[in-house]
Amino acid sequence: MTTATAPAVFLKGHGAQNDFLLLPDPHGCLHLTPEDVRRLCDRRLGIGADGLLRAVRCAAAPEAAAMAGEAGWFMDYRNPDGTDAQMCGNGIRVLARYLVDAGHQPPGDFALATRAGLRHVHVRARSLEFAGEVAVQMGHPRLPGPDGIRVSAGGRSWPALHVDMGNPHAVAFVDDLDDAGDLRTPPTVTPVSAYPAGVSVEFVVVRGPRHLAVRVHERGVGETRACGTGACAAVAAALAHTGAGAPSGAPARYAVDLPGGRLDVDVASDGTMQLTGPAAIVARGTLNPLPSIPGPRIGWSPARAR
Ligand SMILES: N[C@@H](CCC[C@H](N)C(=O)O)C(=O)O
Repeated sequence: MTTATAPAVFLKGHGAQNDFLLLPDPHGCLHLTPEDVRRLCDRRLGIGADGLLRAVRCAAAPEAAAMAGEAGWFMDYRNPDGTDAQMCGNGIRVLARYLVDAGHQPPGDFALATRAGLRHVHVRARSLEFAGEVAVQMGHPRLPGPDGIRVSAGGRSWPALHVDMGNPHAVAFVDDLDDAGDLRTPPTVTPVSAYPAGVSVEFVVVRGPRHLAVRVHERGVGETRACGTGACAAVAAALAHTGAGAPSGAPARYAVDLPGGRLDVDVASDGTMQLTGPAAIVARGTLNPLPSIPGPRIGWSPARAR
């Protein structure tokens, strides 16, 4: 490992305004400390993002080597507080968009590796009519989990449902999205022992048949303008809430409105979910040699970067 002597390429993208800093690292040369991630995701000290996606070939990522036969690339997802997470529904769609745009993957269906396992994405080629939605198979939500969960925010408290989408969620149904307050203070989730590694919280209003409105306070981030796993967790909780989630249920599309836009969640008859929505790359640049930003020092081998 060498310390930064040449600029590292970065891209900035978003999915429904859930924004990400994407660092292409095909050969696994970037060694990011939690402090590097905090600085780069800081909206004043760094570039700013709701999360960092390191795009590394599976063969060069020890965590993903076992999936190298089925997927070419691994999403090393980091929260802006420096922690990592198992899965990110918007991040993986942005990563897929990048891989197709950069010519690393042909458009169509392909698999990506995550800490939650393999996920299959579908990226259509761009055309005049098609601006760039990306879909991802999110798998089966897992609901049995800690009982008696309560969420408190904005001076109020609600019972919540645990949903595991690869990463953990606690979903509360509220009368009005404003009931959760400004969410600058993180919601409290009890019992605290239920989530030793933290949990994302969804506040959900049922707008109509197969139509939800959701705010999300993400673990390791704060309130974001959209969350893909959170949208799926909200749909899974709504299905459980109304009893409509029987395994033999007919396939259905749910519209989930978030502050950053709409995400569609298709529920198949076996209960598996597909998440679809916008995914865009908006900028590309180079990081200055990192000692110029006080703090981050990233191990970087320029000769192997692409
Ligand atoms: N924004 C993501 C979720 C990212 C991970 C989350 N902060 C966690 O810690 O689990 C999404 O779109 O799913």
